[in-house]
Amino acid sequence: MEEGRGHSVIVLQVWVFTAAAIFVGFLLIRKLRARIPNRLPPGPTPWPVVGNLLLLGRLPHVSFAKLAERYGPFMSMRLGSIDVLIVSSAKYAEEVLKTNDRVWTSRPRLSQNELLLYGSSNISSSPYGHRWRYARKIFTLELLTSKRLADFQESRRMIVLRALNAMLDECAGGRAVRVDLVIRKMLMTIVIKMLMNKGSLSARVEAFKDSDDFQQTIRDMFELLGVFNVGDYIAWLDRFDLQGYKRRMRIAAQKIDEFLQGIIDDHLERHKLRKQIGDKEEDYVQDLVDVMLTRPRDVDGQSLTIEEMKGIMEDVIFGGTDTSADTIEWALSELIRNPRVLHKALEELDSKVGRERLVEESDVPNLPYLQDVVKETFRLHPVGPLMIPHESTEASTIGGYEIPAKSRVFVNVYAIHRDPGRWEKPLDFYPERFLKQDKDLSGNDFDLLPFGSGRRMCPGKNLGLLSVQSILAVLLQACEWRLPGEQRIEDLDMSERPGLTMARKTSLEAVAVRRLGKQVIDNSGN
Ligand code: HEM
Repeated sequence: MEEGRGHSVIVLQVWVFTAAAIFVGFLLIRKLRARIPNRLPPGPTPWPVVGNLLLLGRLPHVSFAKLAERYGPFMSMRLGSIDVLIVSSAKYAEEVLKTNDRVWTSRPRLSQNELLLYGSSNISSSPYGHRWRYARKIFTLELLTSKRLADFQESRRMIVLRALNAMLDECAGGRAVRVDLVIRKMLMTIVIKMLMNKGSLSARVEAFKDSDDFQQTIRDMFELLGVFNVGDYIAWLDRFDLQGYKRRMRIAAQKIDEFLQGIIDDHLERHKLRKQIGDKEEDYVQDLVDVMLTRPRDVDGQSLTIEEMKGIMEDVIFGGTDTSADTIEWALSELIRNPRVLHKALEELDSKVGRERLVEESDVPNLPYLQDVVKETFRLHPVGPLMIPHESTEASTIGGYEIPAKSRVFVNVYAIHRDPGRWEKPLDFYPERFLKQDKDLSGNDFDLLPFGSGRRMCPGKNLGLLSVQSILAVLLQACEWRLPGEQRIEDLDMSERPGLTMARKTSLEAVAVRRLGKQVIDNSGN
């Protein structure tokens, strides 16, 4: 009996001890877990092999924005075998692009960068390192300087005037034009002029530049630069090229290379001829290719390789055309849909510039309402809705999460620009909001980032902004815009199509009716 009771006491003691040990262990683990941050932020559970790839819809920025409503403004996803982070708030954008800017300055390896952009030899896709720093320095300090932008001001004006006159002639009699084609052609002519000021010596280059094949190649390049190639996320599928993207990339790359090489050969030939005849051409405005080819080696012996030069020419062509063209098309669409805003913009133009002369680039600083219309367009329709993906060069901690090196981040500018916590009635097109909330576009306000922020911020911002504001001003002042046939403004489709830049799904078609006298426009060319 005594022995039995002794046994029960021992069993009880073991139970109590075990329970106490489990309890203490639980408390310890809880405490430890509180101290050790989670490795990655929350996100949808990935499937084997594909991860969360199937959650990406036609417009990845919209899919990410919807998922962020559930998982929060800092979310992780697995695309194939790659962990990606999605930032959907100004607070986390600041953490990545400012607080941890040094860590998040690289770019991931993607097939389009390898195949279309000379193995990432251009600025926008180059990984972080001394070649990127070098090329970017030349781009900002020697190529796109304020002086050079001023040198090409007259050329820009003539190109815009010519396109405006052609469009007005085409619309005479009430015919509608595809506004996107008009603006794209205008901007392409401007950037080609900056690369090839004297035109080409080679008939082949000239013919290709003006051909439909060139337009098609450029359109293909834009589409291909923006695609999600499955092989970049599921490595073993890469060799099968299931979507056929890589095959198309190789074809487009070969055509564009012939064109760019043609421009370079042309310049070299011209420089040789000039040397032979000892021509100084003092009044000649050097184009960007002249500057790259004739700049002396740096003191440390560095210079741009031919591949890097061609990469930079691609940066100018792709950065300088669709980004601005899409923004202008969105702005015009919003203004047609919002007669109140259009009326105010026209009132400003009439009172500050009048109707006796065509508006000029130098008028833009005196047109604050027009500037706010452009800001509001960038807010609702950022043409780089996910910017360009950044990659981390080392491990970092963001929001308490430990993010390993070589992680990829998409900053969802589209979601940030529509965040109801930051913007009142975020879906309304209301430029007056900037009277209350002053925002600049230099990457200091993290709720408005159309050009990005930090070390990778767009180096073509000044040219982009100048083009958008001045061309929009001309199109508004010189033309009254009408929708064709019976189309009502409520019927204007404002949906987006996928691609490198976020363009309208359906092109804006409209009739441009003269608002200024023919004489006024013609005299502007003198
Ligand atoms: C409305 C006009 C434009 C918009 C909205 C725009 C927007 C952007 C955005 C969002 C980025 C990515 C920033 C990042 O990843 O952090 C970018 C990068 C870049 N843009 Fe633009 N851009 C415009 C015009 C231009 C122009 C005119 C050029 C050149 C002529 C240009 C050249 C570049 C280059 C080279 C980069 C890559 C920078 C780097 O990776 O270091 N952009 N742009």
